[in-house]
Amino acid sequence: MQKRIVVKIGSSSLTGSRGGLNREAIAYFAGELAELYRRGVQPLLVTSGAVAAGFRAIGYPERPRKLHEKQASAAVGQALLMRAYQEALAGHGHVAAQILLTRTDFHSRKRIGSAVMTIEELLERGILPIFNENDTVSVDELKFGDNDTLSALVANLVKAERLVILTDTDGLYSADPRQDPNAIKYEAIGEISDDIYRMAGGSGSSVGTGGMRSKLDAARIATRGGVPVFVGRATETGDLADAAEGRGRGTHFTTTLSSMSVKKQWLGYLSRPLGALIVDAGAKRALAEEGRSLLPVGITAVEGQFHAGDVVEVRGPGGDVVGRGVVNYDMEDLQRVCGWPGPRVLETLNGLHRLEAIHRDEWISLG
Ligand SMILES: Nc1ncnc2c1ncn2[C@@H]1O[C@H](COP(=O)(O)OP(=O)(O)O)[C@@H](O)[C@H]1O
Ligand SMILES: N[C@@H](CCC(=O)OP(=O)(O)O)C(=O)O
Repeated sequence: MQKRIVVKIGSSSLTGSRGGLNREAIAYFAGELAELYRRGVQPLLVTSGAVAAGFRAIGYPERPRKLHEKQASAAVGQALLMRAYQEALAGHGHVAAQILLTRTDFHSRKRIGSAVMTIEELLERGILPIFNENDTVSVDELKFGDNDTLSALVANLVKAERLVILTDTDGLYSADPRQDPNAIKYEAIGEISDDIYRMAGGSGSSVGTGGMRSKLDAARIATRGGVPVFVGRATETGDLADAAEGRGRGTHFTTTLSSMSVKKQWLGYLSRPLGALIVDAGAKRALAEEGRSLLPVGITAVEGQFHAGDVVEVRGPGGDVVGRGVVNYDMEDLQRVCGWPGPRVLETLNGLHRLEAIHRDEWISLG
């Protein structure tokens, strides 16, 4: 499999401060993406800019703040954005495909599995997948809030070599460099600690959304899935290729973790737990340290409404999150047998397929 590089380009790099789509920027990035192909790399693009590209065409004097106005602008702007990319890439002999996603797509293992199949087919045929959030249907509490998060989820899904997040600043500084000229730039970061988070503010441009904080969120998601991240600016020819190889002028977020299966990613970071199981110290140790499954005998309490096959959260005696897993019992049955030894569970619940409340293979530790 060729090296895959996910490139995220923010609104601040694609539009002027008055909001129109910067066609020169699109042409530049199309050339940089073509260079990645020439170097034998398979790029995937997550692009912002739909809202920024569309709001003037729809008649708003400045970037709207109301959700439905942003969504209307994106509905117009997305078409402008894709047309601009397709025309620019055609000049380099490449074809682009549009993939619009919302967070709820990632909650469904079936839907995201289908998206992965489509992405793999596009990559197989040398097509450039261009992702954006499906702004028209994503409502406030469901929005990624920014494409930084979306780019990290995509990078993990396709097991990218690296995630390159391009913005209008050359990396993470000790404070927003627009506000603090004495801010110091960080070249490389291992652990994204609370201290690091405290340095990151919101968007600095009139068209951006996520700011640096969302880029740290994205870096945390991607590195946790085994994908290193580069955050910086690309303005000169070759900048993107350098960034893709981890040499760019920006901040490099490193990771020692290996890539995670789509199933584990979904289980750990994309699913929505419908309930919680509180376990005793022995069961916590079995799950967190001994690589074993969770048996009803170790469960002290059951919360929420769920059915066999749903995802539940597991918490220790002190309320600490131990992990998540697919539960094999309906809530009512588990509430009835929690704390019971295996033989008593088996003789009480007829036709039980498996004794484990959560099997090891359907578990991810998060503690
Ligand atoms: N600690 C920081 N280091 C660097 N930039 C920061 C920091 N805190 C806030 N920012 C701001 O984040 C902006 C980049 O985020 P954003 O405006 O959302 O751009 P984009 O549209 O590329 O996502 C920078 O221009 C800067 O003003
Ligand atoms: N879907 C939105 C994404 C907004 C967004 O994340 O913007 P940014 O913080 O500039 O990457 C758009 O295309 O405008």
